[in-house]
Amino acid sequence: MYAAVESEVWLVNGEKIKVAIVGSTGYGGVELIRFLWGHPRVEITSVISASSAGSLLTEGFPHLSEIVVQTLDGVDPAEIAAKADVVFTATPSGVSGKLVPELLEAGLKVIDLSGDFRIKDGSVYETWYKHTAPENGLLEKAVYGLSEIYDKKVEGAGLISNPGCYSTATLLGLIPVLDAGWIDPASIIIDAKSGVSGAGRGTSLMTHYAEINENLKAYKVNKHQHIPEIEQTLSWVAGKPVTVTFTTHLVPMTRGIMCTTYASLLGTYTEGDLIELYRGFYKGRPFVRVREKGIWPATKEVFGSNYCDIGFAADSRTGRLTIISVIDNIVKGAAGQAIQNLNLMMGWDETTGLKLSPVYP
Ligand SMILES: NC(=O)C1=CN([C@@H]2O[C@H](COP(=O)(O)OP(=O)(O)OC[C@H]3O[C@@H](n4cnc5c(N)ncnc54)[C@H](OP(=O)(O)O)[C@@H]3O)[C@@H](O)[C@H]2O)C=CC1
Ligand SMILES: CC(=O)N[C@@H](CCC(=O)OP(=O)(O)O)C(=O)O
Repeated sequence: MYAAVESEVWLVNGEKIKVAIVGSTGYGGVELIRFLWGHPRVEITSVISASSAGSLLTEGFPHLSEIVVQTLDGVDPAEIAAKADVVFTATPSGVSGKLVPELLEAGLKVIDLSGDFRIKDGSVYETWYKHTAPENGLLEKAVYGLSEIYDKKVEGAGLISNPGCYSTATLLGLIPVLDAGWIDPASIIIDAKSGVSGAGRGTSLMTHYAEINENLKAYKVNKHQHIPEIEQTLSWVAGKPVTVTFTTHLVPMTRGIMCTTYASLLGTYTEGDLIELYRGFYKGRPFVRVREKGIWPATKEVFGSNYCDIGFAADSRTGRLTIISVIDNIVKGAAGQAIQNLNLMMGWDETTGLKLSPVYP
């Protein structure tokens, strides 16, 4: 519908923008390629690897043979700037913090998928991530790209810090009810579960098949690096400091995050009230879908898509609210939201290149 109008404008106005991807051999990078291939306003001009420069991306990813024909470029900011206007850094935390300043210096716009620019207070970042923080000016400059909430700040930004996967699911589920003042901010408990692709493509004992198959593990309890990110955003929304209890679990599935969040209600609100509140809050935001009463979302219902689906249960017996929010960690939790942010940054329709239905079953 919008696509016809948009593409006409685009054809009249000029060329596609050129994008480069650092970390193109990782799960986030490969997912960026999958979506950007179908994006009408973007051309991928450089795929970059620190360890495999000079070889073909398709040697490791034969399924992309029709899509990427270039050899992998090395990590050279001046060379990237000569080939591209915008660069996605799908690189580990600690790596992005050092590389992004050089890419900005070279004149590129940057969308960073790591945690390095999400936390505004450098000392808080250093406590949770155990890396040296990027210099404070850049932390201030980076726009926290939770697309549905900070879209106006993302528009025209030069550096976007893409949110964490767990943070995205948790925050989209909690912000409307916290913003409305319907819950006690001191009562928030988040029970979060992720598929193993959330840990990236590298192998480890944690994600080894025999260790995770037919198994369910809690990890980083009270120590997860998304805790300060979630607390920072909830504090902005509440206008006062908010702390949360947050427990992550690894589930034997490839993709998907489910966050089950509990909070005490400050009044008598029905599920109907909550559905009305959330549908109003996310009106016109196509990637957030609010379920009908008594229907809770499942990870399969967003698999491979940029949707965040949300459902509720309000318990009049305990006075507690349960919010269930699901996303695909590599799409809405990483590459999809990064492209949504590119669209917002450029002033395009936020769904451009992202209108894919979930893969089901
Ligand atoms: N997986 C997920 O669900 C999510 C991931 N993220 C974040 O996105 C980022 C990418 O994650 P993901 O793709 O899963 O991770 P992967 O481990 O799958 O990939 C990371 C990539 O970074 C590249 N890399 C490593 N070191 C360097 C370096 N020094 N310079 C340049 N490139 C380097 C590696 O490629 P090569 O050696 O070829 O250069 C690798 O392909 C991380 O910060 C992660 O925390 C965020 C949300 C969700
Ligand atoms: C399953 C799994 O291991 N998931 C990762 C989340 C990845 C992520 O989003 O981490 P950043 O904040 O570094 O971007 C984790 O829990 O650390």
